[in-house]
Amino acid sequence: MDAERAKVSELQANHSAMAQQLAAAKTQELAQRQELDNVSDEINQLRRRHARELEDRDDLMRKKERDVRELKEELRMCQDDLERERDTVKSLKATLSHQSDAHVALTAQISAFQAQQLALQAQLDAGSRNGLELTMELEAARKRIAELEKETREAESMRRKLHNMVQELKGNIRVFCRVRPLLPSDLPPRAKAQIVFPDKMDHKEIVLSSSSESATGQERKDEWAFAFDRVFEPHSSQAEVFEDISQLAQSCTDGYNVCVFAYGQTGSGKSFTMEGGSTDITAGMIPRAVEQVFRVAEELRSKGWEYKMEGQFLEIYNETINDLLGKGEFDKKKHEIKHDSKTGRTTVTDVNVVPLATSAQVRTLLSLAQSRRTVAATLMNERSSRSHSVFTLRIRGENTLTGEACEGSLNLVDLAGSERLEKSGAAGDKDRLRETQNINKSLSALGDVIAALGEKGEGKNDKHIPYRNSKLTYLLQNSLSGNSKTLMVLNLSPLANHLNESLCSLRFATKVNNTTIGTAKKQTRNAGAS
Ligand SMILES: Nc1ncnc2c1ncn2[C@@H]1O[C@H](COP(=O)(O)OP(=O)(O)OP(=O)(O)O)[C@@H](O)[C@H]1O
Repeated sequence: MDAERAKVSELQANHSAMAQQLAAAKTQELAQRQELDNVSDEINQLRRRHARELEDRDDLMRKKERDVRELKEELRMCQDDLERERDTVKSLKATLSHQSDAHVALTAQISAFQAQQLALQAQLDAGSRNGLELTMELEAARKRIAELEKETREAESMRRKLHNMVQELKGNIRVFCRVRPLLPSDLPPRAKAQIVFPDKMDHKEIVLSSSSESATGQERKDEWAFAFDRVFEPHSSQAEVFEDISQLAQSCTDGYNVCVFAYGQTGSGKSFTMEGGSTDITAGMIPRAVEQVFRVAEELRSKGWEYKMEGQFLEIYNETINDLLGKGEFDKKKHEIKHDSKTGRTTVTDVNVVPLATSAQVRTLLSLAQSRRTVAATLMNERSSRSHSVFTLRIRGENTLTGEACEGSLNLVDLAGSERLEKSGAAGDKDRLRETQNINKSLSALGDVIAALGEKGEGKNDKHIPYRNSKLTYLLQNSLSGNSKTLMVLNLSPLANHLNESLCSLRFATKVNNTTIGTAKKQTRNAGAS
């Protein structure tokens, strides 16, 4: 029993130990369970975190893939850019190589310029050393120029005085005689007159002759010799005739009044002499004189002279004045001649006075006058032969340096045909008779005025000058008297059947040629007649 009790006790002891162990094991199990829960929580958490991380990584992966795609696109674009840049670089390289060639050339040029600059600098240095000397020399030269300019002005005044003296010594009235050449229209049956020019040195003589049979059958030879300031043979050119007139034309820029008349019978060459043809060679005295005046005025500009010119062109037909530059009908308007005794200026009422700046303008003006005359000529035959035309160029000059002033005029007159009454065939025609009487009246008035001026010049100071006897002389009153210079160009026909007319003209011209205006005496031989 005891053994049993001991056994029961032992069993109880075991049981209690085992119960304790069980409780301990339970506690341990609880703790382990707790721990297991904790671990599984932790695992869950880890799982969740892992899943999140996986998601994040997938996102990242996708993003990376997108980035890769974008980068690839960028790379392609960059490659394209690169290709383009390569091309650019290639062309830039070519340009560069070209530029570098140019650069080399420029560098060489720059070096050359630098060398030049150095040389110039050296010269400049040398020059500036001489600068002071040069400034002094320049100052001296300036003074000399001023002196020379003064001397030139004085010389110009002296030239004017001497020019006038020469003109006076040559005579204030001069006569030239010009025989026109035979024209194809003159050829047979018209015979050539016997005209010779014996003075081959000075060209001052002309001799006309004619042979006829007397009633007794004897041959009779008549000879008429005349001398003038200059005789021009038929072959003389317009330029040769002008050579002797040019000095005279120049006088008007010095303040003188100049008159040039063309006198002679119809068809003797007056218009050819005064107006001439349309070419430079055939241009007559009017365009040449005007050009000369403009040329001289231009030359005198450097000596301080400023000139103003104006022109008028009149026609005197049957003692009536017409304006060749006007617009109205001929012979309708009444024009009056006015003389201003204070200024010595002559004006004609209601006529066009055109300011002239160039000689070309004068040519236009002449052709305008010519066309007006041509129109009028259709109304009345040969009007230009039966009227006087007077071209006037007025010149006013002022010297801005010396304060001098002068005023002159150049009158170029184409006179009406001088044929006698019976020759003109006018006797039976009333209008023609009136025309011829008027022409004769004005031409003889011109002769009388010139003769009276001559007598006055020879001391008869109270001599009356009959300017008012014709429109022509009244118009030219101020240009014929006093400080004026007159030239008459006597035009002659070379034809035998014009001999008597030629002799009349030569006698008229001789009367003019023997005249002296003012104090100067002419240095020509006396003209003779048969
Ligand atoms: N020196 C010359 N050389 C060449 N031809 C000339 C010369 N002189 C005149 N003539 C010619 O003679 C002709 C008559 O000349 P012009 O008309 O000049 O005479 P005119 O005296 O003016 O006559 P009108 O009184 O009828 O006007 C014209 O054909 C002209 O061309």
